[in-house]
Amino acid sequence: MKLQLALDLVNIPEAIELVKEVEEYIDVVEIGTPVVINEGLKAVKEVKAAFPNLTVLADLKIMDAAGYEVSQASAAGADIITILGTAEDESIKGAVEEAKKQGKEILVDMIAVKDIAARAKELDELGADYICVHTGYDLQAAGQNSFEDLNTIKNVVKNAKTAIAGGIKLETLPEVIKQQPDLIVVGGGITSKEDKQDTAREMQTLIKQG
Ligand SMILES: O=C(CO)[C@H](O)[C@H](O)COP(=O)(O)O
Repeated sequence: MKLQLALDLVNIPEAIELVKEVEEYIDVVEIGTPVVINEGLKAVKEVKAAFPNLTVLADLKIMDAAGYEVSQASAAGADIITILGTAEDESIKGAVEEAKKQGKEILVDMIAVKDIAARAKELDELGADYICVHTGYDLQAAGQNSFEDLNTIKNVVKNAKTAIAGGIKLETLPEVIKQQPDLIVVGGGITSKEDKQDTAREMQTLIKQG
């Protein structure tokens, strides 16, 4: 199990400062969709240059023109690029093919997918590297989480790694760990804390204890 820090509400210098604080306790740093909207792929490039040993995920949430967008994010230094599970199969295939060519990985975000089990099975067959259940901010505000969906994909996925994102906090982490996803994504659960380093350290300890 690996820990991914999601950076959503920062600019590039703030992102770099934040990662410096928690670098030794995380495995993957996510350049979140709002950061990419505000700063472009320059954010991916600068964070990768600052932390060459960390895996960098570009949360592009691709919906179309997937091969091209994966190639651009790869050129900027992203190691993992996200596409939406609701995208057309042709787009998923394009993303997977381009990522393979570039030696990168594709994480499929299941946000807004209605039939999680059926789509996860298809995405697994289409060659996704990760399938990630995700409760976005708008449904988190309505009190939802993705813990059950994680169980659903764990039961159908044969090849892809599994991941979970959306509102995970130190208090809810043990429930997530019980289901043993390959990747646990935490944004506000670390970035909103006064002591980000302590929180990331405690999360890493729990994850290592498995
Ligand atoms: O992709 C995202 C929102 O669409 C976030 O990066 C993801 O939900 C993780 O952040 P948080 O832990 O704060 O929910």
